[in-house]
Amino acid sequence: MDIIMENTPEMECVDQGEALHSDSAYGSSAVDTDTEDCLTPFEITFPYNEDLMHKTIMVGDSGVGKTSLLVQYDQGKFIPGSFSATVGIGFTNKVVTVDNAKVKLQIWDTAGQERFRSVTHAYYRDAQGNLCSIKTLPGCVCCRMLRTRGCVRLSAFLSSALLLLYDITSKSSFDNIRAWLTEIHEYAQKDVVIMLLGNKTDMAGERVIKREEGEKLAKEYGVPFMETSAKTGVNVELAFLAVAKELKHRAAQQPNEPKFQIHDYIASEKQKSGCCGGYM
Ligand SMILES: Nc1nc2c(ncn2[C@@H]2O[C@H](COP(=O)(O)OP(=O)(O)OP(=O)(O)O)[C@@H](O)[C@H]2O)c(=O)[nH]1
Repeated sequence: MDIIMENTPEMECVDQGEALHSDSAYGSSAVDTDTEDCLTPFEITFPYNEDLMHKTIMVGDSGVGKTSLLVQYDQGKFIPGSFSATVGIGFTNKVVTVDNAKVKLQIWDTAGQERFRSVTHAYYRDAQGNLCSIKTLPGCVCCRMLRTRGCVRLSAFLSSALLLLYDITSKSSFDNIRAWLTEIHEYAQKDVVIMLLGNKTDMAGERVIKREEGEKLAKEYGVPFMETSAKTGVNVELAFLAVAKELKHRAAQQPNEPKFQIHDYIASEKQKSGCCGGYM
């Protein structure tokens, strides 16, 4: 990855004339040259760069099923009671095809136990650095991976994700979601894609958190929501696909391309499958 080392004052925010040259690899783009501020996200257009690695972190209380969900997604299997509590942190690389583009997810399984929390915090913070090697300026970045010149706002392409899980049979894991969200807002980058997942839907007889409660909480925080089962695989693939689509759309913008609406996407996929549970 390229690292831009220089920090010349004129690079701070945007030298608009430099922002996108017609001789750049991807041609010119409509840029408001009167704007003094950084380019706002999506004022420029750029293709998706398949070299990007999107960090996706699984968080939630111990025992909600983070490891099981990842294993189900990665290997398509569930081994009941097979996992001891995760110690520390580990990752799995996955490639998801979205609109013919390869979206690379690096999915981190974290330990839900309180005593490992400081480790998890460090990974929230690190998530943004993984996308491209950047020279950060106040509120802006310069990034050659996007093949643009000049700076764009950080939020234009800093796309990483957090999957926040609770267990529908555990009230405490649900009650702790607010604390998790507070923590996420404190430690994670602002534009992280967050999805709330109510896991273990196969355990219907032991359910203590209604689907509607999950939906309501997700709505309150403006995050997409679905219910999953790491055991049966229900919605597991869809959860990661929806995240990959959102990440891709945040990291690239084609002319005339409508903004991807993750909530609508989840709802429509839900309708298609005619399945049960729990989308916003
Ligand atoms: N029935 C059922 N059991 C599940 C499901 N997901 C996980 N489990 C079980 O719940 C227990 C905890 O699952 P883990 O995947 O280890 O949970 P975790 O969130 O990774 O836990 P920590 O590593 O401690 O943070 C295990 O016994 C799993 O087999 C599910 O969807 N359905």
